[in-house]
Amino acid sequence: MKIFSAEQIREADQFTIQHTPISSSDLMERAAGKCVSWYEDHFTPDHPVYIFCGKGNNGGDGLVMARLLQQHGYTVNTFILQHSNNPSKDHTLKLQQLTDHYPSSIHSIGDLSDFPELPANAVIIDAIFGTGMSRPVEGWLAGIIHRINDHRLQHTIVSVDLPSGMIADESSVHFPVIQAHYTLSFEFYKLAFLLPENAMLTGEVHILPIGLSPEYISNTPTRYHLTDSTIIKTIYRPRTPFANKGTYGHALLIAGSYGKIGAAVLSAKSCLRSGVGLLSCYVPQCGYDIMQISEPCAMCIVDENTHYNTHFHQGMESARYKAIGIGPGLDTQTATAKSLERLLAVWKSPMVIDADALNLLSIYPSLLQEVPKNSILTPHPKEFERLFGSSQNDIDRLELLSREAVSRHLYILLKGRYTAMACPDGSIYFNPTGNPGMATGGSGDVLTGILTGLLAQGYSSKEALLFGVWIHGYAGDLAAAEHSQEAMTAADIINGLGKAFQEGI
Ligand SMILES: NC(=O)C1=CN([C@@H]2O[C@H](COP(=O)(O)OP(=O)(O)OC[C@H]3O[C@@H](n4cnc5c(N)ncnc54)[C@H](OP(=O)(O)O)[C@@H]3O)[C@@H](O)[C@H]2O)[C@@H](O)CC1
Ligand SMILES: Nc1ncnc2c1ncn2[C@@H]1O[C@H](COP(=O)(O)OP(=O)(O)O)[C@@H](O)[C@H]1O
Ligand SMILES: [K+]
Repeated sequence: MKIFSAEQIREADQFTIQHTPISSSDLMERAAGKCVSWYEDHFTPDHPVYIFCGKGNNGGDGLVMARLLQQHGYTVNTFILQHSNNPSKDHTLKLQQLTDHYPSSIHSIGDLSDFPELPANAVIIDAIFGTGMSRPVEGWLAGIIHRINDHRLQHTIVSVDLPSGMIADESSVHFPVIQAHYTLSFEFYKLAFLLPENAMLTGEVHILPIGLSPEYISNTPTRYHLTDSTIIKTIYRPRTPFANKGTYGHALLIAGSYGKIGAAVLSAKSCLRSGVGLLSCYVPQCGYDIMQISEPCAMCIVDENTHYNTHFHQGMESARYKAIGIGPGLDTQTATAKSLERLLAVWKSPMVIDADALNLLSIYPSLLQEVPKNSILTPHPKEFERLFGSSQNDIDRLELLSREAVSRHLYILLKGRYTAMACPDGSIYFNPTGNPGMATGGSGDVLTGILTGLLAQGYSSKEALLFGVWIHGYAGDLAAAEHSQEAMTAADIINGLGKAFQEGI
């Protein structure tokens, strides 16, 4: 699914109005009608509805909702915030229609003192500002937003299109923004919904299709995408009937150190469960028995050192692996760094680089220059900051992520609720699968195994990244469904992979 900027969303509205037989007024009726249908599925008429409207088209949506809900038997109080003397054309039209039918339901707010008392069972609808928001809200308007937020614990807040005050495609951090329980957004996710800094503002997001022009949507390029099953279906390649294990590649996982052989085991298991043809694991001596017993399907190569890996570069000039994954539980010993340096000097195909291998790149930044093009780096936010520095806000961090991916010709993901995946062509994909149950030690090691397994099978770096992160999150969702978010472990994600390949594509 494409994620458009506020400007592109306005263009999509205009294009739809010009090229399909619908007027802007009717498009607003349709949008508000979708919100009303959603609302009726969630709230009965026993709850009085308090709708706060701005004077742009977001407010226009609120005015249409006020009329439709009253037609459907709801008690509605509509409050128009007098922040401007220039209401939009459709706002004026919809206000007239509401006035014609329900004049006594309309009130005006020109100051904080006009804010109404809300009955205990009221529901608040926020239709103050939508995609037209271009700067922080200030003065008494900011006071209204804070006042609505003060009601958050007692009253449900439903925002139309965007929580008011939030800017669709910029950072609104530290701005006054409505803290919604639900956001009913038209046609597209907004970039702002995917940023961790806005986690407490949107509540549950529901995307309501309003029939914007498919022609505009498919012909308009955008940098940002949300991965969905349509994209994943185009990537997935079923196994062929005459395949043998050579068809699906030989992967090498370099992982583990004393006390962290579990990380290597988790990566190995998930790599095998992702369809790799053959897997070798390079571990220190202390990992040999553990690995062989835990995962008999993997072969083992053992370092000369007992506690950590020091010589994995040896013989790699002529090695025939289809993919290498390095990092889980690796430790950051100097001898390990030296071996990584020598590996990078001879290994020129894309690798998956995670965890302590990323930490080594941040300790020895010159190594970062040597990472093969099209490799996949998988930092969590802390590892990302160690590698590339800190940022003022999440939009700046996305820019930094993308700049590094483009200039270094790497695929870099930034883990989180919506893992962001930056590609060398400047595009950024967000992954929607996964849940907070995956915030548990070892989840990232499982991802490294999956990505390495997919790369070894011949998926391109971009395909392996989008597909791997999707299936990892999907398996995590299955694990949470079976065990609960609290009780699930990283091992349960691996156990979910079978069903995820069957159902999640
Ligand atoms: N087009 C369509 O067909 C459809 C559009 N739809 C709906 O339209 C919404 C977009 O409407 P929009 O473009 O009118 O912008 P909107 O969010 O109402 O804000 C504009 C108002 O806010 C004001 N304002 C802005 N910043 C401010 C600030 N910091 N502080 C104070 N004021 C500020 C600005 O005033 P000004 O900047 O001119 O002073 C202006 O009055 C979209 O989110 C969706 O809900 C749907 O019905 C589907 C069909
Ligand atoms: N709240 C969440 N929602 C979705 N996915 C999550 C959430 N928390 C963690 N994850 C996923 O779990 C994985 C955690 O990785 P990481 O922090 O590297 O774990 P570890 O280092 O313990 O292996 C990432 O892929 C991340 O996207
Ligand atoms: K709104």
